[in-house]
Amino acid sequence: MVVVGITGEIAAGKSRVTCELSQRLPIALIIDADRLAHQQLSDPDVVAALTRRFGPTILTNPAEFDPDAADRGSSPVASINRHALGRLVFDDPAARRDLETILHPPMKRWTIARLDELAAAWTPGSPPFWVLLDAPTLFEAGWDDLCDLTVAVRADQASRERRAAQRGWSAAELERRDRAQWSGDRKASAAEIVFDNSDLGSDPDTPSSQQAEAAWDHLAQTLLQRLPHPSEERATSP
Ligand SMILES: CC(C)(COP(=O)(O)OP(=O)(O)OC[C@H]1O[C@@H](n2cnc3c(N)ncnc32)[C@H](O)[C@@H]1O)[C@@H](O)C(=O)NCCC(=O)NCCS
Ligand SMILES: Nc1ncnc2c1ncn2[C@@H]1O[C@H](COP(=O)(O)OP(=O)(O)OP(=O)(O)O)[C@@H](O)[C@H]1O
Repeated sequence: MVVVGITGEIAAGKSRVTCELSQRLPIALIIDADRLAHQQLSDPDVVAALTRRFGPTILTNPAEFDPDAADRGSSPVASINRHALGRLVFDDPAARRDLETILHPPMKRWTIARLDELAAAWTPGSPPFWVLLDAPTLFEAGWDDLCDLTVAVRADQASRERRAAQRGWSAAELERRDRAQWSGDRKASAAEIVFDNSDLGSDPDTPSSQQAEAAWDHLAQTLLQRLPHPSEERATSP
């Protein structure tokens, strides 16, 4: 099993690159840290801890929140309003740290358990498989210690702004979230492989989609060349 951490700035195209790689590597599984965070946000203990810290304005239906529901083993009816929580944490480093203190440990535990499960399922002699860990804050959260290889996906500012706009984010919203993360340069210097995923199309004779496909092919080949010898396959953790 080879675990590849895929990180980069917002809207650099991490998820797209992860998906393209998964189609080019023989066997690849994706762990998406953003999705993992969203799943945690519906855990009753997490809902209770976040509401204690941030107050009921982060809930979709504050009136129905029962703070003792988790203790009784039932699910709180209320759920987290991600937009409201995002408004509180992206401008406030202390609030963000508190959110991460609540969310990151269960996210990392889940990931380690999943990696152990996958490593245990692999039998010597069978083809190697890849786990692509798509995590925007891979280095900031210290998840790179789970990875055999790290890739920083980069894209120029114009590409990122265009993509963010398609998501309904202004350049100011993009900048606000950017400030909550390491810069693209810092991520690139920490990663073993840097991949430029800017919008293409400068060559008038080649459609941009063909250029992008070729770039993704090349990245997959680079990863395949890094495949460890079978004897170096990672062992299941004790
Ligand atoms: C704050 C939350 C509720 C906002 O939800 P929302 O739906 O608006 O955004 P979404 O989750 O889709 O994230 C969009 C992007 O924001 C950036 N981002 C999210 N969390 C963080 C964070 N803690 N620090 C820096 N950037 C972050 C990432 O680049 C991410 O791709 C949510 O992002 C969250 O729970 N974050 C904490 C978990 C976390 O650290 N996730 C990053 C994965 S390692
Ligand atoms: N090389 C590319 N050419 C054109 N469009 C691209 C390219 N890479 C990604 N995109 C598009 O840009 C948008 C943002 O990409 P993606 O969601 O993969 O970014 P991300 O880095 O995972 O973002 P976030 O950190 O905010 O979750 C998507 O619509 C995606 O399809």
